[in-house]
Amino acid sequence: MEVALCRHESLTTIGNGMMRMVSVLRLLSPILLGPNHSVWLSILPIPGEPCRGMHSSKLSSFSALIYIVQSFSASFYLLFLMKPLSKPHISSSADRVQNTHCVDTPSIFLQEATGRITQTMEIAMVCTRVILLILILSLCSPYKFIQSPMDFGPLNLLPTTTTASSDFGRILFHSPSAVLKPQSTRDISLLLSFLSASSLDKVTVAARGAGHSIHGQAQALDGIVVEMSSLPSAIEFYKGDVSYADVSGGALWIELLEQSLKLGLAPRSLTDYLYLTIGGTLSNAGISGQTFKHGPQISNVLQLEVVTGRGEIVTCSLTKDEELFNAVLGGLGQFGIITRARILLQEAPHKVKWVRAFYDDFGAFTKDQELLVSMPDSVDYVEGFIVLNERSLHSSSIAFPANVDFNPDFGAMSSPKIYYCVEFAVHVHQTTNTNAVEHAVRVISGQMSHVASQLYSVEVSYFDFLNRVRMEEMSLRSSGLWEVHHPWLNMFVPKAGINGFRDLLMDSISPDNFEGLILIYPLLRHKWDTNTSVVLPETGSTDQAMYVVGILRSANPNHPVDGCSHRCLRELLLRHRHVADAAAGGLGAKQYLAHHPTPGGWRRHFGRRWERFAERKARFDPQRILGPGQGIFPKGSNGARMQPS
Ligand SMILES: Cc1cc2nc3c(=O)[nH]c(=O)nc-3n(C[C@H](O)[C@H](O)[C@H](O)COP(=O)(O)OP(=O)(O)OC[C@H]3O[C@@H](n4cnc5c(N)ncnc54)[C@H](O)[C@@H]3O)c2cc1C
Repeated sequence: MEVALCRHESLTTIGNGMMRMVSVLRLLSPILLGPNHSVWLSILPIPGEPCRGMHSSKLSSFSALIYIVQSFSASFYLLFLMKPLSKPHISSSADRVQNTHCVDTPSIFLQEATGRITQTMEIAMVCTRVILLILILSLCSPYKFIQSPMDFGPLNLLPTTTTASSDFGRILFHSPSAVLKPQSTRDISLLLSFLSASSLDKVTVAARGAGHSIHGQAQALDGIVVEMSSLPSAIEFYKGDVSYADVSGGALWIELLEQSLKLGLAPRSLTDYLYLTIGGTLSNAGISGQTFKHGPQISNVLQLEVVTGRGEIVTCSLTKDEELFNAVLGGLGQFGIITRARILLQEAPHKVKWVRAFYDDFGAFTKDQELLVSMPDSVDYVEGFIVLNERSLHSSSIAFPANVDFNPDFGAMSSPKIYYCVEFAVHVHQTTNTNAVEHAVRVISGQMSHVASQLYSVEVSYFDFLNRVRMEEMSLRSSGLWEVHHPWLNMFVPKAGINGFRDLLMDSISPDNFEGLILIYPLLRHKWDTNTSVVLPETGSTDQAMYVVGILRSANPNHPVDGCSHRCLRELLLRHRHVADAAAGGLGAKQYLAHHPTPGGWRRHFGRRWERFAERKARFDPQRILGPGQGIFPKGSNGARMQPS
């Protein structure tokens, strides 16, 4: 295994490309050189040799350089030596006799040994050699090294792709050296075992789920990206008092939902958008309108199968290897790669009653949201968003199939007026009496303080409700607005700071030209396990509620009037940074799906939890191989963080 993996690591250097050529030359040398080929073999380096001898040392640039030079000279020397091979075809018998004393004319040996090779056979041999030479040269071309997949032993590392170096944010594009498409957990274990044992300082590994990160979190500059979607996606279900599904870390939540609905089940806690992977959201938290009731997705996992940074395959839970289980949940991909997860399921409702109410007052808006999350027995989902302009009113209605007759005055550019929308949902089970649901919604909304008559409700299938963002995606895709820059900022804000945060936010945006959505909704602290790696705001108060605010901005570089160039993108990112820093400093807010350009920023982000996080890293990924895209534990030059140019 060691040799095979040595070859994998070699993909990152040209010297190792040369190894490929040398391997081919060694392999073909008996045909090219005849019986005394072994003389020439001795001058060729042995492929894989530098790795074998480098357990504790490293593939330093110097040794790589020596190796390249050695390989080049040896290979070319060998190719030049082939010239005399054609001699016998044109030489006289006398020449041949003379040449028998010459040690560097191997085909003479060949001819003498065989003696009876006919002229036709010799021509055939020459042709074969020419073909083989062409083959060798084509294998040696740099183009070939970059373009062709390279199969080295048990793992098949592939050349990088544009997908592996990009994400939804379209802000950073860090190219890895190679991509692994694992066919099993063992493939990932093999890779990480080797890398951690070899102490190769520069090779890092990032698991890539659906690549819906914003700031290159699933990228690995010059490292290896593991495409989690390649893992077999079979889902196993258990239906009982406690129902659950065992699912691959690379599977999408939509796949799990579709399969479980066939059994009348569904995950208890989902994200708004379902084309995200199980491992990707569990590495963050996974939140949505159900979080106030069931907690984030990381609170709804019974067991994980993880490959640690050391390459160990561990099945962990709250009762077995608890430290690893807690570390990985919300662990930003730093401690291990989630290959399987056991996700809690509940009985799926048949439909939902989906309600939206509009507000012109922020205080009334948040008060009603807090009222709704205090009624978990009656309410199943609570979210909300800011209505900044006509466009945001229109785009938020794409998936909501009611005839919304809300035409507010958005004011002038100098004195804009903004509005808010609360949305909540009540599950409708097949056995539920429809009148009872109508009654429940009336009772709930009767306690709310929205703008008079601005409450709308619709009944939709449970699947359509959960998959609502897909409709928005399709609409954005059709107008070319999906694959644009996404300078997003998500913050957890303590309840006491939410008014201050709103002011800070409104000072930093112009409502009239904001493209995108600003989500605001409350979460309840006691639904979060503080032993996991997730970071929440620290407050001295006993307030259970805190808010998540998602500034989900789109910046279209191709817009004919407001096209957002690199400069504009940089400015938006700086503005978000200012909001994030001010909110963290003054209001005790913390970023969700955080991005910090320096390790110091990450330390401040973790606050008093930093030590535990760093200890977990030292324990489960001591070589700092995993999750380089987060920039928390940089190693060598690979850890350098780049800002968009
Ligand atoms: C349109 C859209 C809607 C979204 N809606 C929500 C939402 O409602 N709620 C919410 O909470 N989030 C939401 N997100 C954010 C989303 O949860 C995160 O970006 C998440 O990381 C995306 O998952 P992914 O599979 O794309 O992960 P990736 O972007 O591929 O990876 C994210 C991080 O997790 C690591 N990682 C990936 N897979 C694994 C694994 N198997 N094991 C260990 N580490 C791994 C990566 O290395 C990286 O550090 C949304 C994002 C988008 C683009």
